[in-house]
Amino acid sequence: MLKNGVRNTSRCFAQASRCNAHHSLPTIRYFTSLTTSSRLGGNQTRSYVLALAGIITVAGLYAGSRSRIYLDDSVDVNEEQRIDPDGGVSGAKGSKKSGESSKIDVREDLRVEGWRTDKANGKEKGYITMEEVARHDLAHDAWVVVEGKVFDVTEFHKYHPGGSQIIVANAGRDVTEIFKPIHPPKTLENNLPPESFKGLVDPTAAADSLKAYEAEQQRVEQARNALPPVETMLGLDELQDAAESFLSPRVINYYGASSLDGYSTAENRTAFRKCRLIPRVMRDVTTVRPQTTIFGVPSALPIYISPASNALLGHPEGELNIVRGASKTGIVQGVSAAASFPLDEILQEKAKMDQDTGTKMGMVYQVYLSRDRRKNVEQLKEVVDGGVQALILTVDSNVGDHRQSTEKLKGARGDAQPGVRMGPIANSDQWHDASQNWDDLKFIREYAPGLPIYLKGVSHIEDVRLAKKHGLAGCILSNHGGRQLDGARTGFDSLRSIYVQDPQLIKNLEIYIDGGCRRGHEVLQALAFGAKGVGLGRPFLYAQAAYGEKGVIRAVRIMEKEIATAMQLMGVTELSQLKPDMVECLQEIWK
Ligand SMILES: Cc1cc2nc3c(=O)[nH]c(=O)nc-3n(C[C@H](O)[C@H](O)[C@H](O)COP(=O)(O)O)c2cc1C
Repeated sequence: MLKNGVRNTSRCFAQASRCNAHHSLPTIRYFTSLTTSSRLGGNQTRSYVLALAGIITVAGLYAGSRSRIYLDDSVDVNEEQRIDPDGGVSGAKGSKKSGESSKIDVREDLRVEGWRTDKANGKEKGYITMEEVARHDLAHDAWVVVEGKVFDVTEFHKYHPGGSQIIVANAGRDVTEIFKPIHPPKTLENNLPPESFKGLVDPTAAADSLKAYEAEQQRVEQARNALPPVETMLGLDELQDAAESFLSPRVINYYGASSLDGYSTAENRTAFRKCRLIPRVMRDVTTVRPQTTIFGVPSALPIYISPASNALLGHPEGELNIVRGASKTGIVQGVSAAASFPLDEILQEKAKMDQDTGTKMGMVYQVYLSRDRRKNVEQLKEVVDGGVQALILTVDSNVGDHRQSTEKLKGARGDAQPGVRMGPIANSDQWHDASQNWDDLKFIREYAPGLPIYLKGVSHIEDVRLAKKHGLAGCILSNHGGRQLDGARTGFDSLRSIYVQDPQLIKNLEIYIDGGCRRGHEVLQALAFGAKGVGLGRPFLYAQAAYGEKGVIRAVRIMEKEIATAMQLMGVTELSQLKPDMVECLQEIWK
C-alpha cells in the first residue's frame, strides 16, 4: 500500500497503538520528536471532569500557600530553590538514553527481510560514502544513515508525526545516535518501502561518524557540568548565554531561529521597551500576591511555559525537565504537539510529580490541525484521556515556516538550484493545514468535548471577536516567537492595539500574550492592558538545556522575584490593581 512512496505511514505513524497490531511495533517515535498518539487508557475523562472542581480547589490552596510572597529582609524568594532537595541537575551527566551507543553490524543479513545489501549507489558491492550521503540534505532530496544503512526519507519526512523539519534539518547525516534512543529497532526498515534503502556506508566511515557523535556528546556533557552554579544565574538572558556557550550551532539555530529576517522576533523584545511604567507610591506593599489562574488553572505566577518543540535537543531529559520544574514551582506547562517525548511519557511524569507533591500541576496541550484529521482524532483522544486541563489550538502555522538561517546553516543548496521547480510551493508537512478555518472548531470540540480551547497565534481584533463568537475560552496574541510570518505584529502590540479599540473585548475573554518577554516588569505591562498572563517559550528551552530541571526552577524563581519586586515598586499588592494608566507607551501611527 504505497502512498507517495511511503508505505503505511501517514495513517499508521500517528496511530501507533493500532499500527502495533499490524507491524508488531512497540511505541513508534520518530527522530528527536515524539508522536503524540494515543496510548492512554479509557475513561479517565469523566472522572477527571467530576474531580476537577475539587482538584482546582486543592491546587488553588496549594498555589496560594506555596507562592505567597512576604517580602521582608528575612525572606529571599530564591531561597526555596537553594534548599530544594530535588533541585539537582537531572540528567546533567547524560541520561541512559543519550549514553547508549550504537552497535553497527553491517554484516547483518538484510536479505532475510527482502533487502538488497549489494546495492550501493549503483556500484555492485560498493559502499556509499558519507560525502555522497551529505549531498542529499534537502527537503526534496533527503537521505539519512541509521546504523550503517542509508535511507531515502524524502517522502517519509512529510508524514513524520513530529514534523518534517527535524528530519530535514538532519538530512545528509548519520542520525543513528539521535534516532536510536527514541525509536524501536528497525523502525525505518519496518515502515519504509524497500526502494528507500539505498545501501550501506563503509563500516569505517560509519564508525568514524559514531565516534564523532560520541565525542560531541561528551563535549556537551563536560561543558554542561562545567557551567557555573545555577544560583549565579540572575536573569533569563544569562540562562540563554549559559546554554549557548556549549550547545551545537544546529541546536542554537533551532531554538533561536526566526523566519526570514527575524524582524518579528527582534520586535518582540523591543515592543516592551516602547512603554514606561508609572508607579503609585505610599502604599503598603509588604505582602504581594502574584498568583492568578492561567487557562483556568491556579498558577503561582502570571506566566506560563509556552509550548515549544524538541526540548530534547538541548538536554537528554527534555520536556521531562519542564514537567518537574513547572510542578515544583506551581506554574502551567504548555506541551507542544511536537514535543520530543511522547505525550504518554510526559503525562506519566506529571502523574508522578502530582503524587510526589500531593497536588495537581497545570498542564495544557497544544495542537495543530493536521491535513489528515485522523491524526488529530488520535491525538485528542490521548489528550482528553490523559487529563490535561485545556487545549491550545495554534492557528498561525497553517503552512510551514520559512527559516532562511536554518537553511543556510545546513549549507543547503536550496530550491533555486537549476532543474528544481520553484513555487507555487505545496506544503506537505502533516501538522500544517492550509485549509483550516473556523468550521474546524466543531471537529475539535467533537473529539475534545468540554475541554476549554484557546486560540494561539491571533493578531487581528476581528479574529478575537470571532473567537468569542465561537465560544472559545480565550486567545493568545502571538507571532509564534517570530518563527512564522516575519513582519507580523508582536503579541504585546496586538494587546495594546486591541485594548485601545475595544477594552471590553479584553475584559470579556481571557487574553494571553507571548513573544520576547524576559523580565518581570514586562509581564506587569501586559497585565495592565488586561492580559491574564504571559507565555515564555525560548527561556525555558534554554534553561532546561543548561541546567535541566534545576534550570527550569531557576527561571521561574528569577521571574518570581522580578514580578514580586516590580509589583512592590509599582505600588500594587494584587495583580488586579495594575491599570492601563500605570503604563505609558509610544503611540505609533501605522495608518
Ligand atoms: C524552538 C521553538 C519551538 C516552538 N514550537 C512550538 C510549537 O510546537 N507549537 C507552538 O504553538 N508554538 C511553538 N513555538 C512558539 C512558542 O510557543 C511561543 O509562541 C514563542 O516561543 C514565544 O516567544 P519567546 O520564545 O520569545 O518567548 C516554538 C518556539 C520555539 C522558539
